Amino acid sequence: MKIAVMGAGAWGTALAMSFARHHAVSLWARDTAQIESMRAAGENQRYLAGQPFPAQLTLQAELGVAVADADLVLVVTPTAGLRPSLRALTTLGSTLPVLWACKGLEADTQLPAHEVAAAELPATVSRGILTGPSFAQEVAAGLPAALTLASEDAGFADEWAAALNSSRLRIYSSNDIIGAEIGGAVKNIMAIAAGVGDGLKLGHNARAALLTRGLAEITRFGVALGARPETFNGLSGLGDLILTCTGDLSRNRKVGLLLAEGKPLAEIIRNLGHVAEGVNTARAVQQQAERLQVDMPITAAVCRMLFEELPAAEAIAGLMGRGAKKEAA
Ligand SMILES: NC(=O)C1=CN([C@@H]2O[C@H](COP(=O)(O)OP(=O)(O)OC[C@H]3O[C@@H](n4cnc5c(N)ncnc54)[C@H](O)[C@@H]3O)[C@@H](O)[C@H]2O)C=CC1
Ligand SMILES: O=C(CO)COP(=O)(O)O
Repeated sequence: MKIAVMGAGAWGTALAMSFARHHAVSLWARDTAQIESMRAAGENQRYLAGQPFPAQLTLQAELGVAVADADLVLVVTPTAGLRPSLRALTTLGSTLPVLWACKGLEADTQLPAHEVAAAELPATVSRGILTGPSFAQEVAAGLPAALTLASEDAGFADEWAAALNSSRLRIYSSNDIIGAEIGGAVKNIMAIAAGVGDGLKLGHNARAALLTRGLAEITRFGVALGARPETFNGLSGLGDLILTCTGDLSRNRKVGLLLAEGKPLAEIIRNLGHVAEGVNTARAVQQQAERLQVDMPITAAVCRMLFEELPAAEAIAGLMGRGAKKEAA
């Protein structure tokens, strides 16, 4: 199998390195200078330092060459780069199957990735998402992980899950693409909240409460958009929520830890060096939740900390100060 990977950030690089153990992989970046510096260093020093490339990995500055004889394109840009990447493929006349790996809602349209893809790809192009609990550094190092490959086309999901599955990267298929996308997108908002809670030293009880009520909030939102509730108990939902809320490799969790220290958002983003999708997605999810009339108190609190400079302790006090309610609701 030949795979073209678009986007050489931490996750595009890690997936390219992992798949290069079993497939011919071409890693493309839009920045030619980055390709040259990766070639010279034999690793991605900017986004994934200390992880030497396997010999089988090819670096490619020309998108047309990267996809020329590929069997699959994997788009691994942030959500903001998904539409231009798909448009670039369509402009090239590519009809290759596409998987994306971004975890967010598009900021301007509040659309999940498969709806962006529906607007940009010819209807005949097979497509889906690869998502689930997976820190780039661990996947690049060859440590075991499990992912979900979801597509509206169950046959496509089964076929590509089988083709990409390996002993280090176990891949499960699903046909609930909206559930898989919402789990991956909204857990980033919960990870910001978890970082705030841990930064304020609120304790293990508070973190368990946040994860549980966060999962309820994610599920309510996803089901309102047409997802199946059981998807949120899987890798793309609960699995990724646990990882990102508790793992210190998470950039979104880090945003929360720094908000708890009172750092301004602009400074946090400037120093992060990577995307933290939960920031843009928090606003997009809040807008969608208002439209759908879904109650999302944790998302609302995160938005107030991010965009209204509400101090972290006050945001927590606001969440805890609400009246009692039924747990199932
Ligand atoms: N880092 C991780 O552990 C994981 C990340 N993800 C998701 O993967 C996506 C990418 O994340 P990272 O690679 O970690 O981000 P990153 O911040 O490490 O790198 C982003 C890369 O995308 C490139 N990029 C941005 N817009 C582009 C465009 N229009 N065309 C081509 N390249 C473009 C940037 O130049 C940069 O190289 C995000 O949605 C993230 O949530 C998913 C699973 C794990
Ligand atoms: O999605 C991820 C792990 O599954 C990575 O999370 P962060 O973007 O918060 O680092």
